[in-house]
Parts: sequence; C-alpha cells; structure tokens
Amino acid sequence: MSEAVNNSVLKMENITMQFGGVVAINNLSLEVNQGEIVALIGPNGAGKTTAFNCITGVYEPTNGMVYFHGKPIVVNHPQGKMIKQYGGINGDLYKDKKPVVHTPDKITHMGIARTFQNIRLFKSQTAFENVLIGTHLRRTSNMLTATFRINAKEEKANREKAYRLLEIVGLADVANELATSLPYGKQRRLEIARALATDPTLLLLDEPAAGMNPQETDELGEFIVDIKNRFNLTVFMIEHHMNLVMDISDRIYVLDFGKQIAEGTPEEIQKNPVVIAAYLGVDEE
Ligand SMILES: Nc1ncnc2c1ncn2[C@@H]1O[C@H](COP(=O)(O)OP(=O)(O)OP(=O)(O)O)[C@@H](O)[C@H]1O
Repeated sequence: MSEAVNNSVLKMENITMQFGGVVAINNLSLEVNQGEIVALIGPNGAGKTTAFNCITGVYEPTNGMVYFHGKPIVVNHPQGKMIKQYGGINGDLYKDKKPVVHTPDKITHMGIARTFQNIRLFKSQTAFENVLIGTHLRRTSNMLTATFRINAKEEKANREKAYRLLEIVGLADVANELATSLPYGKQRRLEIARALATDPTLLLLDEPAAGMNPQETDELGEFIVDIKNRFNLTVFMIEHHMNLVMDISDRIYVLDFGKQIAEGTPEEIQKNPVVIAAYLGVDEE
C-alpha cells in the first residue's frame, strides 16, 4: 500500500445523494488524511450537512462509497425506481457491488464522532451526564445490561473520563449544571466533549462556530487545534466563519449546488476565482 492510502482516514468516492428529484450531492469525491484539519465550505444548501449525513449513516447515499481508515463503511448504487430517476454521475460504477449500510451508532463505535449544526444535547441532563452518556457508547454491554448490571469498575472509569474531558474543555466548574442552562459557547464545547467521550479517531464538526462572536470564534479555533493534537484526531469541519476556516484548515473543499468546485490550501482557495464567484463574494456574516 502506498503512503497516501495508509494516511487516509476518510475517503468519499463518487457520492451522490438524491432526494426524489433533488440531487443534493452530485458525485462528490474527497479525502481527509491522518492529522489534518479539513474544511468543507459552500453556500447555504450546497450539500455540506448532507455529506456528513452520508458519512455517519443518517442517510444512505444513492451512489458511491465511503472508506474509513481504508475500509468501506458505505457502499451503494441506484436501486429500484432510483435507477430511472438517477440524476447524478457514475450511476453504473458500483452496480455489481453489494450495498453496505451501517447505523449511526455503529459508525460512532467505529470511531467517527460528530457534532451538529443545531446543538443536540440531552436537555434534562447535566453537563457531566451528557459526557458520561458519550462514554457509554464505548461499552461492550447493551442498553439493558448497562442499565441494570452496570460494571462498577467500568462505570467508575467512565465517570473519571467524563470529568477529565470536562476539565479539558474548560467546563469542570459547571459539571452539575443543566446542559441547556449553559451559555451557547459552552454548550458547543460540551457537545465536543461528548463527542470525544466516544474515543473517535475522526471528529466531524458541523458549524462549530455558529452563533459565536469573533472572540469566541478565535478561542474555538485554538481549542479545535488543541484537542486535535491532544487526542491525535483528524478533523473534518463544516464552517461558514471564513476567518476560522482560513486560520486552522490544512485543506479546504468547496461545494456548490452539490458539486465540488474547488480543493486546496487556504491560500489557494482564497485566490480561486470560481470560489470567489460562488461563495466568498457572498457575505455570510
Ligand atoms: N431529508 C431531505 N429531504 C429532502 N431534501 C433534503 C433533505 N436533506 C437535505 N435536503 C436538500 O439537500 C440540499 C442540501 O442541503 P444541506 O442541508 O446538505 O446543505 P448545507 O450545505 O448543509 O446548507 P447550510 O449551510 O444551510 O447548512 C438542500 O436543497 C436541501 O433542501
């Protein structure tokens, strides 16, 4: 195997996601390598969150493959009525392959953790409990045994881990407060702590700076780089705050109307006339 293949953490290959007649993603191929911070940008409705949903098992893409650490975790091709309706490219490429689909919890268990554009914390749980729930995804036991026959040693380790994660993200002092009572910026950090509790190798962040002011956004950038290094992560991030994207990304992919229109370093993307026309010319803030 070549070094490039060994370094590959995430690879999307010819992914098309079609909702009825709407082609939300059209033949998207991209790769995220070990230790990189890669951003996925594009105007509203370009297909960014749909791409995350195709990786994490929320959607079953109409066509294409997703590899995680070189292993196929998603395989599909147009089937049934989609054969006639298919509006993407390369619809025949995988027709001889057996489809592979995993549920979101299985994908999380494999090592892909995610935060959401609209924060999705457990509202009636404390900050500590939210992170503790994240550690439970690593359990070998099922929901019932987890509830009724908790392994005391494992639970103690989980509680210590949850508390340590809260310390790392700077939330130890609010461990016992209800998640939803926390200010917005802290809720975003808490969601990241919960994601880290699942021991990911790949962290998907969907608009982590949404709703943050410029100072909070700067701090978030440092925080993302810090946790990436500390936990030896690879980060794939959707973000509209261009300063954050340009500051911390190693590479950037640009989507427009479901298609990749550019890929490059922050310097290259900032100078790319196609990107400027499609996206950077639009004032998102
Ligand atoms: N479940 C769905 N059913 C039908 N259409 C959908 C579904 N999910 C997404 N779409 C459509 O797919 C397209 C891409 O949406 P998506 O949310 O991925 O864009 P986005 O780039 O993440 O946008 P934003 O920056 O506003 O979050 C849109 O036209 C959207 O309406």
